[in-house]
Amino acid sequence: MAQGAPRQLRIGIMGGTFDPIHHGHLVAASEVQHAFDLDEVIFVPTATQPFKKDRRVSPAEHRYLMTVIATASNPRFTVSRVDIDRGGTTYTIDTLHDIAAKYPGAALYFITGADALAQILTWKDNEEIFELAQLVGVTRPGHVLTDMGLPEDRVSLMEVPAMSISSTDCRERVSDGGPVWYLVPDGVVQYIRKYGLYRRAGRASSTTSMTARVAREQSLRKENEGEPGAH
Ligand SMILES: Nc1ncnc2c1ncn2[C@@H]1O[C@H](COP(=O)(O)OP(=O)(O)OP(=O)(O)O)[C@@H](O)[C@H]1O
Ligand SMILES: O=C(O)c1ccc[n+]([C@@H]2O[C@H](COP(=O)([O-])O)[C@@H](O)[C@H]2O)c1
Repeated sequence: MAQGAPRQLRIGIMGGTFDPIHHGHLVAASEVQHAFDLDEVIFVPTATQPFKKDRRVSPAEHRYLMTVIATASNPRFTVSRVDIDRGGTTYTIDTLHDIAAKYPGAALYFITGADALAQILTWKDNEEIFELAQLVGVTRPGHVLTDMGLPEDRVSLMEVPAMSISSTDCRERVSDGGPVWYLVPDGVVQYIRKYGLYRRAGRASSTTSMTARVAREQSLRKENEGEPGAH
């Protein structure tokens, strides 16, 4: 029996600073994967995002590892180092060229939130971006999702469950000693804690202050028992 032509591979690409990756990113990618029947969604952490050059951004390796941790349990999710390894300013046109070279003949779907989509006409070589990939813009609380001024046949808009989460808010919460549980995956909460990311200088994490307190109490106890305490 004659076999039909093999189905064209469909690859989703979710570029982001991911400082840190949160459930807004993951829900957006999962919804688009399902709706477009994507074989894979590749998360691509940036090196230097062109519009975030004057911001303090965590080292790329931390952002990469948090992205790996957050996506590890989903068999359709992978993480690419193309932007980090190319280094310098991350332009999406370069990301698309690199991914296209790795998946010749695949249909590419670049996933963006409404905020990023609204800026896309200011991105480098944006006309070529639309040639290389279908753009999938997803809803994001606080932003209007529109394809006005964009090539209709190359942009799809999609409503996804509203996740009022931003990396900025996650960083501020950690810096203020607040929780990020359930805003980011558990492994990412633990990674942030382990490496002391986003902590305001001078603010010890609760683990550190607890350890210091226990050490102080042990030292006092030893002194009371006549042993020289460790200082
Ligand atoms: N809550 C969300 N819902 C839908 N899309 C989102 C959400 N958060 C981020 N995105 C999209 O994910 C991509 C990467 O976003 P990014 O890593 O900059 O996160 P961010 O939360 O916007 O970060 P920051 O607050 O540091 O600017 C962008 O296309 C962005 O629009
Ligand atoms: O190519 C550009 O000119 C360009 C300008 C701004 C943002 N981008 C890309 O948009 C994606 C989302 O960026 P961000 O900062 O919202 O995480 C990420 O992959 C960036 O490299 C790309």
